[in-house]
Amino acid sequence: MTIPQPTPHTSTGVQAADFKEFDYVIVGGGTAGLAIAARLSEDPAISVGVIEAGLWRPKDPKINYPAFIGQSLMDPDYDWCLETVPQSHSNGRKYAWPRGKVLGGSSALNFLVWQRGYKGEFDDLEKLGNQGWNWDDFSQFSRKSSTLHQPSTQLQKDNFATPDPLAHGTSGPVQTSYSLWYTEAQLPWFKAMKELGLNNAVDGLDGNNSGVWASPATVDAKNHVRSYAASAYYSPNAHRENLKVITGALASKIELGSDRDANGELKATGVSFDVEGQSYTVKARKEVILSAGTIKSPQILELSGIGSSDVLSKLGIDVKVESPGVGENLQEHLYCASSFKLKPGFTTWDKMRQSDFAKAAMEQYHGEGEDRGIIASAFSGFAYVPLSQYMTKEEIQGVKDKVNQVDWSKYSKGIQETIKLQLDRLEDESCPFMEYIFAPGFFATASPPKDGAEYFSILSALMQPFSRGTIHAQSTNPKDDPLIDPKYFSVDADLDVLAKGVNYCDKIVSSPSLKEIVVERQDPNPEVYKEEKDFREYVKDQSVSEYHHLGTCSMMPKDKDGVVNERLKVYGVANLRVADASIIPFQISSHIQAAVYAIGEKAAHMILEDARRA
Ligand SMILES: Cc1cc2nc3c(=O)[nH]c(=O)nc-3n(C[C@H](O)[C@H](O)[C@H](O)COP(=O)(O)OP(=O)(O)OC[C@H]3O[C@@H](n4cnc5c(N)ncnc54)[C@H](O)[C@@H]3O)c2cc1C
Repeated sequence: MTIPQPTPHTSTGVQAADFKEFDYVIVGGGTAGLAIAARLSEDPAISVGVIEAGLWRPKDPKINYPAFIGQSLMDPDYDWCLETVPQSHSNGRKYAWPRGKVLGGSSALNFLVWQRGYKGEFDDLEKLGNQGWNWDDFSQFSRKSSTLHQPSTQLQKDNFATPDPLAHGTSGPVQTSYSLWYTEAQLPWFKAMKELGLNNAVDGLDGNNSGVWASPATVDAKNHVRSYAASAYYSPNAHRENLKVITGALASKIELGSDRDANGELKATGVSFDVEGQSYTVKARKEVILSAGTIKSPQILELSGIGSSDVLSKLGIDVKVESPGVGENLQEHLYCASSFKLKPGFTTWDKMRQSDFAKAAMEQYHGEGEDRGIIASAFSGFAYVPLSQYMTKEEIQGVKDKVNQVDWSKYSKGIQETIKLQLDRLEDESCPFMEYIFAPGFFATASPPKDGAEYFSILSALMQPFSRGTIHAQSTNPKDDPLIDPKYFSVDADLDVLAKGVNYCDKIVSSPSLKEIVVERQDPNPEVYKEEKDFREYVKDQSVSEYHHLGTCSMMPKDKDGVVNERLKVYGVANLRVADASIIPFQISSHIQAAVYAIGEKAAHMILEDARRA
């Protein structure tokens, strides 16, 4: 299909020479960063400067059109195009780690899924020592960030779009809605999951996400385009005199003064950044907020002298604040796709490979009326299950045993506590360990789809990984990417949980409702992948990042090697906060953008509250 051409690069018009001093300087104009910038600049007396490495692309179809998800991945015009080091437990494979390098950050590239997770996971934040962080608090900020467009058609309701209005925001900037287009194969999938004993969770966003349900997406129902940080939080406020966003600017380090206050803390005075090879420094009168994401926030801290002396001394960086947790505790959801060929007569996203169909779909999308067809559609079928859905008691005990056999004494006190909290989740039947995404098309990675065939895929995703990895700077040059080592499957129990979860897809597809519409499993190839040990190999070779990296600037008490406290303040620096996905100390059973927007909203709230108290 011919993709309409993107508009030329667009900057916000702010020049480096004019970007000199603000009350608050935010590093990273992404998901959390723009939410904070918009909220702080609601007060015209507060000035806010945002430094963003990518460009502003407000009318770009690759970002805006829902069905074009994935088309900007690993394209340097949009993406940092990162990858992991070879993963020894995945047969030495490197994993691609796309990450938004554009105004709006990863919210401009993501797959639009809008979910929140299980309430017990948010209450665990408080159990870890982060006072004031729990489900009630989180859901309040999540509602503040978003507005749900209620489903209006019978087709939506038939496809399980039955939200509880009280669970959703009604006046927040991020617009969410349910798909208006569904493949005919989705309903049989829902039914099959119910045949296997799963409940229909009426609205998976109310904190009880176990079961099968339809998810909304970040698609603005008014104009059928992606709603993301740049369109929701920046564009409507771009006219504000007190908000300046500089694009194409790479932040290199946080400038720290040399004096310590009565608490022994340093003060951030500003941020150095680079535009087209020229270096500049912007001053921060009040605070610096680091929102560069899970990969770049720890790197920038390290380049500024905040981190573990072991890491910094190898790079020849002076240690200004010893903070051993920086870049540690990295966690990621991994998923593996299984694709099933459908009997003739179904319409799925696969049809978009046929030029006549794609042309007609584009005409419908650009037409008038509420339903803009397949191009306006997004993922909507989800099931979240506890381990008992597909593992016996003995097998679950095996998971516990394997986790307990790891020598956790090598890890920080905080990481040890997060592992304990995760082990407790095994006892909680309401806490999902596996996510099944219904994908209306071919998504497997091992072989290409066959011409003219229609498929659906089940993406099985590991929700509560026990493996912990690291991200650290590997040179003093801010242009060099940090070294990403998620140490996937270093805890073998993760491989068991995911491999058995993928294997369970056969059971799903053998349920009466699906059995009659499926021709065959294409991937994992049934000739090769038959037994449990085969599925372990499939997972090692074909698992993919779900792009939900977090944990590298974990919010935990200082004596647990946290990097920030519950006010998101960096230990050892009086006026520096981190607010992005990196502060979340453990995985949640969800896609995480809603959590990150809520972090942005809460960070702005706390910054203003602290300023009033000062
Ligand atoms: C491909 C993909 C698909 C995903 N799908 C979903 C989904 O469907 N649903 C969901 O809930 N979540 C999804 N996620 C995850 C979610 O989008 C991210 O977790 C979230 O957006 C991260 O927000 P953040 O604020 O932490 O970082 P980001 O939004 O990535 O923002 C960081 C910003 O900082 C900028 N930056 C970094 N370093 C510098 C520097 N040195 N100088 C200046 N600027 C810098 C970056 O360019 C970026 O704009 C997906 C993510 C990806 C990448």
